[in-house]
Amino acid sequence: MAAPAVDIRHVHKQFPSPWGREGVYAVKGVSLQIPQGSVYGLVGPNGSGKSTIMKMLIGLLAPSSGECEVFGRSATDASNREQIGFLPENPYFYKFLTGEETVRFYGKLCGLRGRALKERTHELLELVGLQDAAKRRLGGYSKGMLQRIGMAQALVQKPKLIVLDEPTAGVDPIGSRVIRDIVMALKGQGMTVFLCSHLLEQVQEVCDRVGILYQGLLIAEGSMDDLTRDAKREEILLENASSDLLGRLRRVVDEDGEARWLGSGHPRNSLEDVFLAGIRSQMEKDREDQARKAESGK
Ligand SMILES: Nc1ncnc2c1ncn2[C@@H]1O[C@H](COP(=O)(O)OP(=O)(O)OP(=O)(O)O)[C@@H](O)[C@H]1O
Repeated sequence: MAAPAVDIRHVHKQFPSPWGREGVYAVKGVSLQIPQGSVYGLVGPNGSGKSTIMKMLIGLLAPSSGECEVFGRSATDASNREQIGFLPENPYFYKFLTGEETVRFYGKLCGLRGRALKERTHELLELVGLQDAAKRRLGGYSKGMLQRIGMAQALVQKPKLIVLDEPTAGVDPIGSRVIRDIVMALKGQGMTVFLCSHLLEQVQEVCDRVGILYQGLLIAEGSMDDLTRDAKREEILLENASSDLLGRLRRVVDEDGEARWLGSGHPRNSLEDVFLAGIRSQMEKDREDQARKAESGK
């Protein structure tokens, strides 16, 4: 079996405090593994240690104790850098550069030149859906567009692991969905993705495994299926069920004596689905109106 992309073993991180006071204990004995090619989500309240773990993985911070390995090598080993892409929580970009210039800039920093640089820039702008905005300055980009440029910069050197600290923070549901689609596309290309987010529904949708942090402790960890399955309950989903059929089913359950009928009803769509469907149909209508106007103006 291939070595895990990330192997964190019994990691502690304490930040020293000035004036001899006790430091901040940000990470307390965390162990977790991320299989290659999977998407791992780290969730937890503010200040639970998510960013600290990410920074240790990319070698920005050293653990106080324990091991942090990426593709079998210590995370502090500088030779790892090429294999890891990172999108920080609050990325800073030069506002006067265009999207294209920004990606080219980071490409150059990673040693790309000439045709390879041009092709990679084009490829990345396409991947993050910013081809049409490539010539616009970042000063005029929305938060969602900036996050997507951040992802492009993190991917420029074709890393095997990408670490995303709150990739959808402050981004609207449509922008979040675009970012989610990019994460799924990266997974499809065999890349390992490590992300943290406060948007639990999204984490549930894209991640294969998840870790829950609380005050530096990993309080739950495992595959999404295992963690979210309610093994005590069964769910039956029917289509076109008449009230007569439901009545008969209910009587069968009541006669069983062991099982309990907890309820039936119509499944609900998520608010996000309703929101996206509404916006999409409005956008479609606007597009049709514009096309009609353009047609009549001819
Ligand atoms: N450089 C630092 N020096 C001192 N304390 C720090 C430092 N970086 C983080 N901390 C502390 O470590 C703890 C964990 O912080 P961290 O940023 O890792 O949490 P987080 O889960 O990413 O939070 P958020 O969801 O708000 O981004 C916090 O108490 C924070 O104040």
